[in-house]
Order: sequence, then C-alpha cells, then structure tokens
Amino acid sequence: MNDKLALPVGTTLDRFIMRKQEAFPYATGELSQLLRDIALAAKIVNREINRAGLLDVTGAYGQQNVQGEDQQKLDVIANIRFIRALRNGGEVCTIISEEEDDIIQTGNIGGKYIVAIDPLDGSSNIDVNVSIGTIFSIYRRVSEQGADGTMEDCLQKGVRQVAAGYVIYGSSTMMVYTTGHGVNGFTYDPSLGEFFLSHPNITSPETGSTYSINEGSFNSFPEGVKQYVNYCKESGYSARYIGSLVADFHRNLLKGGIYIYPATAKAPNGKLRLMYECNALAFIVEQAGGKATNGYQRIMEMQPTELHQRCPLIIGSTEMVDKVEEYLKSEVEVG
Ligand SMILES: O=P(O)(O)OC[C@H]1O[C@](O)(COP(=O)(O)O)[C@@H](O)[C@@H]1O
Ligand SMILES: [Mg+2]
Ligand SMILES: [Mg+2]
Repeated sequence: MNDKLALPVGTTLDRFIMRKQEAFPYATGELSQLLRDIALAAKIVNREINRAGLLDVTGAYGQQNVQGEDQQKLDVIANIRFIRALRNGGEVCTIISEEEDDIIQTGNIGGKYIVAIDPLDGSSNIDVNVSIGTIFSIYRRVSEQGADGTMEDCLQKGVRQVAAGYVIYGSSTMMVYTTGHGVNGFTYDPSLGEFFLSHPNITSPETGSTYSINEGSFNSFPEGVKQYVNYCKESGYSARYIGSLVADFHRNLLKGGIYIYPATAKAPNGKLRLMYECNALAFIVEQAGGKATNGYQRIMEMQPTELHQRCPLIIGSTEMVDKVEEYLKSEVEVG
C-alpha cells in the first residue's frame, strides 16, 4: 500500500474515504458516497440493536424469508434501514437482500452500483446479547445506466466486487471494509456519532490455532472435514464458535484461525449464501492475506446462478484453509 496514503489511527471514516478517493484521479465520488450511506445506516441499526431490550423489537417477526427461516424483528428493521439508506443515497440501482425474495429496484436508474446485503447476520444470537453483524458486497452494474438493474448485473462473480465489508455490533461496533486496496477497520464512537480508524491495514496471520465449526453436525460432515476437525483436536487447537459468521470471521481475521461451514446432511450445499455472505468475506480475507474456498474452488471464482444460492465456506488463515483442502482432495482421490 502507498505509505503516502497511510492515515493515522483516529482518522474519521469520512476523511479516510475522501483521502483514498483522491488517490484515484478518475474516481467520481459515487462509491465514496455509497460507503458513507452504508455507514449511516449502520449507525441507526446499531442504535436499534443497543436498545432492543427496551423496545418491542426482540423476538420473531412472524414471517419467514425466502430461505424458510423465521425472520427476527431486527432482521426486518435492519433490512428496512439499509434499503432506505441505499435508495435515498441515489448511487445504487438494485439491491439483493437476504430478507427479500426478489431483487429490489430502488428507482435510481442512473445509479452505477448493485449492493448485495445480509442486513443482520447471526440472527440466532439477536435476543441473547451476543455479537451480530451486517455483511455487504458492492458491484458496478454491467448494463447501461438509465434503466433498472438486471439479473446479469446481480449475478456477478465475487472477483467483480468493487468493495465489500461488514459491520460487527459487539462489545464495540466496528465497520471493516476493502475496495481492493487493503482492509481497514473503524470503531464507532456513539458519543460523537463517528467511525474512527482503529485497525489500519489489517493483515491476517498465515496460520492460527483456533477453529470455528458447528460440531453438532459432525456426523454428517464430509470425511475430509471430519479428518481436519480431528487434526485440530490432536494439535491442541481451541474450538471457538459464536454462531454469528461475522463475529467468528472477525476474530479469526485478527488473531488467525479458520471458520468452516461445510455441506451437511441438513444443508447439502452448506448454509451460507454466496452473494451476501461468502463473496464479501472472501474479498476481505484475500485482501488481508488469507484464503476462502468451498473446499475445491476459490469462492470469488464461483459463477452465481441464483440470488440466494448457498455454498460450503472454508475461510481464514491460508495455511489452515490449505490443510482442509488437502484432506478434501485426498478424500476424493481415495473415493
Ligand atoms: O446455527 P448454525 O447452523 O451453526 O448456523 C450459524 C450460522 O448461520 C448464520 O446465522 C447465518 O446467517 P443469518 O443469521 O444472516 O441467517 C451465520 O451467522 C452463522 O455462522
Ligand atoms: Mg448471515
Ligand atoms: Mg441475516
């Protein structure tokens, strides 16, 4: 990364975005504005989450989303808040959301960008005060401006992302994102209503000793994954599983580690969604020096065919992901 652009810890997100934009003479500011729109919605959602217990926004909403999952009230609130911010911001023509069956046309036909979003990640942890998050991917449309975005605009490979990130609502609230020039993290100071640079140029350790997987489905894991889990145990690794992808990913990104959501009997294609969970985190981890695969193929090279398609996810420190792939490959060779 160009050191001249290295900004001190404590720089506001707004200033950081502006300074980074200056580094790209052809940048026209729309992506910068879009990142600000996402940060604004994150502040509002953060406020709703922090006081959820005081307001009647805990518990189930009473409807199911396209995945057949019971929507939590905060899933719906976060979905509304992000869609509204993206629509009002004017830069986004079309949105893919976990909580919406079909693509959402914002009416911003001049908008250059497509956003795929998981408004609230870790829904099973919403009401029990455990860290949850928001995950987003940003693509430039391929169709001409001046009309609604198309399915072709929406079903682009992860390598076509122009930016991606997540917000983690935890002991502190952070926004972590990349535009393909490294990964930076910003901590929210609610007393000032600002995100401040706190984790410049995040790089993920080559390896680690933490593994994150829901062993409850161990018996139906692919043989290679079972072997890797046993290898972790024999190696004295620590098992850590929060059950919020963003939170497990964030810890492993900073400390080294691996998160695995494999194919299981219950979820033959895995559980996580390519368009608004896997691609975004794959872009981040690769920019931080880590790796993300479905066990056989780089996540970002997968060609999406459906908005809500699922895929197995193996993501984290490179050496650990390589080890899982080795086991899976040997399983295929033996098979
Ligand atoms: O309970 P399981 O099967 O381990 O699944 C937990 C995983 O599912 C998720 O909750 C799926 O995300 P959503 O909450 O956005 O649907 C991940 O955050 C988490 O890692
Ligand atoms: Mg999710
Ligand atoms: Mg979700």
